[in-house]
Amino acid sequence: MKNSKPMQQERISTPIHFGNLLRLASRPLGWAVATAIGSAALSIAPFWFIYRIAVELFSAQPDMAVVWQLAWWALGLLALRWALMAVSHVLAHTGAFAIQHRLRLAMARRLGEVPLSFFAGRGSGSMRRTLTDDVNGLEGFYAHLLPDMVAAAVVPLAALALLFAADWRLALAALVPLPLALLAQWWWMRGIGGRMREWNDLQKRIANQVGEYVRGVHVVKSFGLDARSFGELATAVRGAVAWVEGYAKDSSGGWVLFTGLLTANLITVAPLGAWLHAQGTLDLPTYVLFLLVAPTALAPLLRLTFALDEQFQRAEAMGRINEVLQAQPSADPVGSRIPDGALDVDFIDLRHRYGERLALDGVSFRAKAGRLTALVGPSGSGKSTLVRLVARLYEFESGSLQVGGMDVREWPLDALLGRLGIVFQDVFLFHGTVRENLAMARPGASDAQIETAARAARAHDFIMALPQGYDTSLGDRGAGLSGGERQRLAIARALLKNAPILLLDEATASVDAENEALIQQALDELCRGRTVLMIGHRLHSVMHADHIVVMNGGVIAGQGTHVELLNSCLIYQCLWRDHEQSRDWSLGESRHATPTRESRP
Ligand SMILES: Nc1ncnc2c1ncn2[C@@H]1O[C@H](COP(=O)(O)OP(=O)(O)OP(=O)(O)O)[C@@H](O)[C@H]1O
Repeated sequence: MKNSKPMQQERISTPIHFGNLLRLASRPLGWAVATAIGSAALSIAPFWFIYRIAVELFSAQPDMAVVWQLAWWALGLLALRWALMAVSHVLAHTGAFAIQHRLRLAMARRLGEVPLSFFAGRGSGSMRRTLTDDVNGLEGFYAHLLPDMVAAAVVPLAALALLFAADWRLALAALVPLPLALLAQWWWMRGIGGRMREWNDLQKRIANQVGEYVRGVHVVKSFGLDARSFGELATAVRGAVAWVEGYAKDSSGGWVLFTGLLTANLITVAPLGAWLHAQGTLDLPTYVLFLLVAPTALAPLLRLTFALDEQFQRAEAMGRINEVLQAQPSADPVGSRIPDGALDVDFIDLRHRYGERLALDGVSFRAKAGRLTALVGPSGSGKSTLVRLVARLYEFESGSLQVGGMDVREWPLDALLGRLGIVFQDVFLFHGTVRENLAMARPGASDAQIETAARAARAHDFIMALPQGYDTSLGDRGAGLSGGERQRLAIARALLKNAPILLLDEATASVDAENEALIQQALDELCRGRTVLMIGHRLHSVMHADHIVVMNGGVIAGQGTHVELLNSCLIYQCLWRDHEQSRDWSLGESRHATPTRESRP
């Protein structure tokens, strides 16, 4: 298994099922099955030698040399059986992990290609569960069930062949409980498919709710609540408990009957064998052979049944994995001529819906190359949607969105994203050092380039104050950094990427005055010479923009410069008035309060 295999090779023909996945690790799994067959067959062989020993010992003149020879054979074959079993175990696990590895890479690749709308309506918990638990669950099939199935087929066949060769009457008697056991199993397992689906839905709900609970644990705590009182989670857990109780109650009768019958063929074999022996038609060694082998003949079926129970859950998991692998990626045309040089961004009669909700309704404007275009408007007016559509996070419904004169749907996605620098409010930082987090914007960037970008983003000083400077590990999502510091890292990344178009969600609202000033300096540095589309939450930071687009309810309410809009656009006048009032209010407040780090200008 080579972990370094490039991602583009991780194409897997879909839909996947347990059979075609075998091809991903055919060699180790093929050998695992072969050695499992050998091991299963050898589990019966020692009984043959014990039988031969019994024949020898019950003869008129037992030859102890022959007895010892047979005993050594029995022991040798037993040792070989265990060795083959160990080899099979290792190979089956190797194959199973190779399949999981390939599947995860293929899924990760596909998730990177699908539009964000794929994730809408799917909780992050359930997506995580598919990538981790569902894929983990497949291991059980290849590493355990496959060898178990082999044993379940080979052991009874080998045992029955031996028994029929020894005495067909007793062999038939050993089979009597089998049809009854199968009948009990059918009774016990009826409707199991529906039940397992119910169980999986419950698990999915619990996973989603646990995810939500963990994300919102600080809020839950602030209300003095705990997991038991976290509504949906508590309901889902209670549902799971009720499911387990119901399942145990309904299935226990059939289960006991099935397991009892499968291991109970001595009930028929022992008395019949004793009677045949008394009649003089069955010798003692053969009787001993039946007493030893008959109980083991059907036992592997029991293990298989346990495993099949889990298989229902795996089949459900396979469905969810297929859903990811078969998700429709954003269309990526080939052979288009990619525009270069200065890139205008044109929105032409653009409409977009989230499900039923119309978010943009015929929006047209141009964000000119090398200029700063600001988007303002009340909350929910469609500003973020416009920016997300440029990055093709969603597919729009109609109209056109052009970058450099070419519709974004004509752009190869990689090429388009390569020309976009993105600084959103929710800065994504991963586990890793500061340096690694910055270098993701330009893989292979030198230390000097990283430091230059960090200096320009006014991030160098706080980075150097961290315990290991650029080599300090950032915790989950950059835990330990303030909102303003995370913002400046995002700006440093964008500087390092040096993309001609910048999508910016102004996010200074939640930071203190000192951070705000630093972020503003960093942004000025970043915006220079680029096509900037910026969502402005506070008007004083966008009033000097080259062009301002005022959004309201998914349509444009006005566009122009600050002065033009003040004279012509009612919504802008209202926004400006509110903004001025809130500034007066906050200045008034600050006159009465001692300034703190968190005080706003
Ligand atoms: N992922 C989504 N699923 C469904 N509806 C959405 C989604 N994102 C946004 N919307 C809806 O689309 C409309 C426009 O939202 P958008 O986020 O673009 O507004 P906005 O102007 O950026 O708001 P804000 O300033 O509060 O961020 C709103 O009605 C919003 O509720």
